[in-house]
Amino acid sequence: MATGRNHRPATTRSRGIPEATVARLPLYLRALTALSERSVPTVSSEELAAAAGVNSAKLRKDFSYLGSYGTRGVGYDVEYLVYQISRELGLTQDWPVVIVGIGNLGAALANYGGFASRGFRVAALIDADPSLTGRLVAGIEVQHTDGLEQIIDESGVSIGVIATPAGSAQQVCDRLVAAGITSILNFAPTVLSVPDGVDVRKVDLSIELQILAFHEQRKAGEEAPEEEETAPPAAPPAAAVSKRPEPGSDGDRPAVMPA
Ligand SMILES: NC(=O)c1ccc[n+]([C@@H]2O[C@H](COP(=O)([O-])OP(=O)(O)OC[C@H]3O[C@@H](n4cnc5c(N)ncnc54)[C@H](O)[C@@H]3O)[C@@H](O)[C@H]2O)c1
Repeated sequence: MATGRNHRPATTRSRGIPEATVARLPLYLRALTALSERSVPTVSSEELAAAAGVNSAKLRKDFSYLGSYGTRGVGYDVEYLVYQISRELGLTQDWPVVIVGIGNLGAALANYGGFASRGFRVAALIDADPSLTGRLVAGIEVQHTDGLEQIIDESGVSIGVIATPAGSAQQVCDRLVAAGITSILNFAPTVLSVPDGVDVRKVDLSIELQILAFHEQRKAGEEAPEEEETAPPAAPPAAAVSKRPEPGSDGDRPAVMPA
């Protein structure tokens, strides 16, 4: 039996829960919250797995890391699981968030009500454009980047969201880290380098679209009538070709979607 260290899944620093399990916890939580809103008291692992889009054996394994095994014939207690997963994800406390770069995306994020309802309170909005300073976005005053360190210090923020053009993202990241931020959500299409102890999550909708384009292309290939197989190969769809700019270039546009 393979018990060597190399076969162990990557785990979180705190309680040895595999990272892959942590990544699925928000999916379970979203499905459970929907059940809770419909006042559903219990749910079977199969039902919950289907609602979360996860294999049920994987779900049971994931929940075993939380010490939650459900009751045979009854299933899992929805409210208790919501509490357990929220606690595990650190959502039973308020997480103040700073958004840097209040353009189209930053303003949309600031206005998104779903953050606050999940415990992420937008505590500060920062932008380098002086014409935005003092402007109200989602009821919060935009502040200038000159005061970034002081704003972070005073607002007790622990999570930074970067929504600046790619060319500014590393510099913004460096300042956030120097100011004490240890978790960054990066929307800019560039790879950030950070010191040990700082977690970066990257969101890139264009990558998701490229993956969908890949599947669409495969589906089209599977459905194509036989005679088409002899036709000359078509030019690859635009989304399959990486147009992503090199980090440091002026590219602040995702490969597929206009920024
Ligand atoms: N991840 C995704 O799926 C996704 C989707 C859309 C856009 N984006 C990216 O998000 C970023 C923002 O897009 P947008 O459409 O909102 O752009 P935008 O031009 O509307 O907004 C960018 C804002 O950043 C500010 N800014 C520039 N340099 C700064 C700095 N050093 N410090 C603080 N603020 C600074 C600008 O003043 C501007 O207000 C871009 O990098 C874009 O490519 C990502």
